[in-house]
Amino acid sequence: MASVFGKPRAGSGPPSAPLEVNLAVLGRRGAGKSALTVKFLTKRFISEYDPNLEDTYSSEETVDHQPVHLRVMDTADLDTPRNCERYLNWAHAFLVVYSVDSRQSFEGSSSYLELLALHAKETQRGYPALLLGNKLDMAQYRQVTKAEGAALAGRFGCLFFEVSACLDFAHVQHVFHEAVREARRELERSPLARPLFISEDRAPGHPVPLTARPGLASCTFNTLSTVSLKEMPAVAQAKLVTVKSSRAQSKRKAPTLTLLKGFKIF
Ligand SMILES: Nc1nc2c(ncn2[C@@H]2O[C@H](COP(=O)(O)OP(=O)(O)OP(=O)(O)O)[C@@H](O)[C@H]2O)c(=O)[nH]1
Repeated sequence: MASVFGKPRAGSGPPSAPLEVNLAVLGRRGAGKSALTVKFLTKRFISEYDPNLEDTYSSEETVDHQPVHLRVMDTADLDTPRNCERYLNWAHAFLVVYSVDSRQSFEGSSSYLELLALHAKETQRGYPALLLGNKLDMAQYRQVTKAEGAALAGRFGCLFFEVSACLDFAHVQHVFHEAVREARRELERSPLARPLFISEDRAPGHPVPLTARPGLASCTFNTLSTVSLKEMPAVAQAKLVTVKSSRAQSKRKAPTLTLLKGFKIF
């Protein structure tokens, strides 16, 4: 299929191959990262998840008539960003999630945006991020106004949406597709389009610790000029699940069983 988005991108293979996009979903515990991810992949809201599982899912999507092989990493940091290299060097775009009924989660999302901004500065590359205020259905218990969310997003130059994992699927899908569009724009701009893993063989004395703010203390990475770049290895602890086409599931021709976060979804 001829690309409707101009020249083929490095890392996306031959022109007919689907665009490959990696998205990482970040945020404090309980913000609703898993619920949003599962909603997007299955159209279902499942209320309880194992908070200690970190999964990377794979799904074939069509965004603006273009096939996209999408991988979504539903991260499971504890209360602050930890071992961030696993997603910083893997993802093409980030969804930073907070819960509109939790001021703490909003403050946590600010730490993640800060982390991404520092990473972009160090690597001299753009890392598109979308800020999501989740649990919009809980608006009566709001601790964070829409204006505050928009202001935080504006400060970091990212898109902002309020969503709910238990309401409209189309809105959740729209947000994930917006992330794909942002990633695609960045892939078209950047010559380094493939997910990269920064290896350990670095010049001594050049690591750049992200210790500027509390909460980022455990994140250390290196400038690209001093390290060699390799393809990202399999993510530790991550279980790759290929989600069968959601169309096949909705038609219910045959009971399709998919294991997500330890839940069986038919
Ligand atoms: N009312 C409401 N509850 C939600 C929504 N999204 C998630 N939840 C609930 O919030 C709780 C936490 O959701 P998770 O998806 O596990 O949050 P998480 O960010 O993945 O948290 P960790 O797995 O601990 O990192 C669960 O009880 C969900 O059912 C939402 O949009 N609305």
